[in-house]
Amino acid sequence: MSVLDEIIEGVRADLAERQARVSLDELKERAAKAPQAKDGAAALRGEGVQVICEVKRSSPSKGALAAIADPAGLAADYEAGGAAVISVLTEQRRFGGSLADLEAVRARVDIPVLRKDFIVTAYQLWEARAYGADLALLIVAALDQPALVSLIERAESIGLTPLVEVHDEEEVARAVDAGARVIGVNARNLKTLKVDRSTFERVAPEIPAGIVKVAESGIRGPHDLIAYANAGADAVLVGESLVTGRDPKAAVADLVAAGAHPALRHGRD
Ligand SMILES: O=C(O)c1ccccc1NCC(=O)[C@H](O)[C@H](O)COP(=O)(O)O
Repeated sequence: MSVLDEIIEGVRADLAERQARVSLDELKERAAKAPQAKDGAAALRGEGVQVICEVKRSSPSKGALAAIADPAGLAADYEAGGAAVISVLTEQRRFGGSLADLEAVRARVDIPVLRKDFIVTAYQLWEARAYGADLALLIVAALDQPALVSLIERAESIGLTPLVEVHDEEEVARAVDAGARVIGVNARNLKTLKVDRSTFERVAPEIPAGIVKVAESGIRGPHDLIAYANAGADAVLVGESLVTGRDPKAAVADLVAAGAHPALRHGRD
């Protein structure tokens, strides 16, 4: 069984418990009372390279990263540093996250919030909206094509912007066929968990103009952002280096300043 399969097995078990406690109708009622969804795609299309900052306690590849007792406080620091979007990992078993983290972050920041999880059912999209998310991650490798198409449509219909994650050229074709407007290329191989930053420059040219291109994983600082920008990234998604650093607000500000450099504007659509 692959790491992704193992993660999804746990996600499905936790999901079954939540579904037994909270009906879909209850979730929909809660979603109706949530703040109106913000336009996640527009936030990522801003001038320069946008920075998505992640609340990430632990990971399958690295184990414990940071305790993060106050996820909303961390998100507020990210926002003050200039983040365009906050990513909240809500998977519990491997990443130490929760829907409570998502709710707390949503209540504190004004910028769009991404639910980063292993979404395999529409119920999880309703959860995302009910707890205040504006975007939701859909991982192509975790979904067959009919499920991917259906989840993208459902996400859009309830106001969520799907960030559709790919790892290779074949998955880009699937994401585009399914109607993705925002595609994230994750440099972390889900079989080996190794990060290969060259993945983005290999795969991104397959993404048609007009679709927002996000480079995910392995960004240690401004030099990695600049490399991804030169390969065509509109945005980068950063987790580990921010949660393990000493000053997340300053680290985000450094990334944002690098992303705003006029020299990076050439060659991006
Ligand atoms: O981070 C992991 O080990 C991991 C393993 C298996 C599936 C997903 C995983 N991470 C999720 C992410 O995509 C990253 O948290 C995100 O791109 C940020 O990456 P980084 O800046 O390298 O923490």
